[in-house]
Amino acid sequence: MTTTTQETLAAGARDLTKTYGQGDAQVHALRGIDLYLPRGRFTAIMGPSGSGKSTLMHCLAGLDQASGGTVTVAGTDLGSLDDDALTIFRREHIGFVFQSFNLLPMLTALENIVLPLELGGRRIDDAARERAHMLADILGVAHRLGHRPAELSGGQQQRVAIARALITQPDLLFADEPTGNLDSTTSAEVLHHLRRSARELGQTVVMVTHERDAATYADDVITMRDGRIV
Ligand SMILES: Nc1ncnc2c1ncn2[C@@H]1O[C@H](COP(=O)(O)OP(=O)(O)OP(=O)(O)O)[C@@H](O)[C@H]1O
Repeated sequence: MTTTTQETLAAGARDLTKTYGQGDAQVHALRGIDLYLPRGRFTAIMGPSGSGKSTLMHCLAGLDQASGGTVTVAGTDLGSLDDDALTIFRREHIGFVFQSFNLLPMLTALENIVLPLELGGRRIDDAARERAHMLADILGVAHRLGHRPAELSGGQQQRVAIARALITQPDLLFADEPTGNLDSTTSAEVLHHLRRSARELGQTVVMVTHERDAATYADDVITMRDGRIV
């Protein structure tokens, strides 16, 4: 791989395989995936249930260990890291957004957004607060920062969750069915804001979705079937 490719590549996988179970119970969830995720692009992973979308995302994010092949994120081969190093790497380089927003109910939106910095042992200084406000602005929740999650709509909660995932400036943002709990109007808002994160912040976003409409917001769509990219 050339240096130029490394610089423009947020993450990649080579001949990635994942097998669950043994003998008759063996499932080949990934059967040799080659994937290149350029920086600053919004990629959707689609495919029928059981095609391997979640497994691929978990392997790319270092949440699950592949059976074979390599995953590289921001120039680091995840296979070269032990468990502790992988945990730290994930915290510093990867952001997650889930279907259920997972905000802490007793904290305000702003406190939720800066929480990953505190958990990472970083001081909440003016620069951090400024970034939190900038993200809230881009995600359209700047006017709700003093409110607790219960006082926000589902779409607002998900946009706060996206801001929280972006506060550490991760190399990769993974969104796992981010609109699964939202109605179509609110989904469209969230997807619009995910796309803005890619366009305006140069954020690399990878979204797993069942919904064809959701995938139309992405720059690239990867379709999986039976453990392969088709
Ligand atoms: N922990 C596990 N143990 C055994 N088999 C598993 C495990 N996790 C996933 N699988 C199997 O691996 C295959 C791929 O599963 P995966 O969850 O990646 O698919 P998916 O495309 O994300 O599906 P869905 O859209 O339903 O979430 C499926 O056959 C699934 O049953």
